[in-house]
Amino acid sequence: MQIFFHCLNSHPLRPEGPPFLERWDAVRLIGRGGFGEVHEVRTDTGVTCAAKTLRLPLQLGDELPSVSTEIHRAVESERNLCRLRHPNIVRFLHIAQPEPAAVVVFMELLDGRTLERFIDNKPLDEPKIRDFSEQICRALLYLHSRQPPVIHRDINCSNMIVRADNTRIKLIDFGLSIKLEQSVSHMSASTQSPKGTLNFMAPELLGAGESDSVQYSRESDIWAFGCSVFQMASGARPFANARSFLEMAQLIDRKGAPALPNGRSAELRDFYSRCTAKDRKRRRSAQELLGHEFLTGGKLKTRLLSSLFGAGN
Ligand SMILES: Nc1ncnc2c1ncn2[C@@H]1O[C@H](COP(=O)(O)OP(=O)(O)OP(=O)(O)O)[C@@H](O)[C@H]1O
Repeated sequence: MQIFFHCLNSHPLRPEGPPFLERWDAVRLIGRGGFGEVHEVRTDTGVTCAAKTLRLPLQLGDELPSVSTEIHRAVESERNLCRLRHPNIVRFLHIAQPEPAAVVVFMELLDGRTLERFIDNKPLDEPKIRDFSEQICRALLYLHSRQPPVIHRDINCSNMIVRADNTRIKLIDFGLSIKLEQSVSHMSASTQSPKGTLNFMAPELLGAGESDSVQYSRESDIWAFGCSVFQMASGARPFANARSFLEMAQLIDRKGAPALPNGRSAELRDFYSRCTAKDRKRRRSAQELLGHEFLTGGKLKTRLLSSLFGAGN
């Protein structure tokens, strides 16, 4: 079995501490992303979990010790992720920095597939959209009402995993790569262009000029969630043909978020429009969305039907 990383752990093992003493071994490769790969790993304390390795791109002229310090600072500021406990959020176990420009995020190992693959270019039916939307809204409410609020920064259908039984959905990934890359690009004095999944980026992020620092917010998470609702309802990513920030910004400026396909209910259309208001101040919060009739009405209907016809008995 391949030795994956070796990291001398200075803390004795604590319930909240790292899931290893010194090392962990890769059991299998789960998948590759833009910045690295995710493995199933087994640690020297017998824990089986998922480990996402992020390798940060270094620029010519970067000084390794300063880069390492910047990354360390960014990692420290993200440690609060390990305190999150929610049924619709992957459990983060530990974040390590085994090499100056490499970070490993240890997480609960999930059995399932991404929402992107679950959708597989085919629209979902409305009860399923309702069910998944409600679960994601609950996760967002939990994150956004923490002190300080936790902003996901990279909500999209590839960053949600549908459990193998197709009932539970969980948010993964938390834009950590965005935060880490920003810390490095800030070092190399390159421009602070927004990072993340282009099709799901809120208009205020696309509009940020070179001198503005990019502000991810609760509202930009809600816009991205609205884009995921679009993908569930249509089968395709929004703005599927857009190739650049400028093109996206122009499209949204002219027409706003793309219309849902015909045949979708008025409640779903209204719900989607509340998530994707161009003006971020007019977007609904996760709390408000949970009270929207698209989510609450469906439940009433189901309850009414089961009381009339005894469904589920
Ligand atoms: N905790 C986990 N348990 C099981 N599988 C996971 C877990 N986290 C991620 N994965 C899977 O690993 C694969 C690669 O994930 P990764 O986040 O690297 O991809 P990505 O979203 O394309 O990456 P990036 O956002 O860095 O560009 C995906 O198929 C994802 O579903």
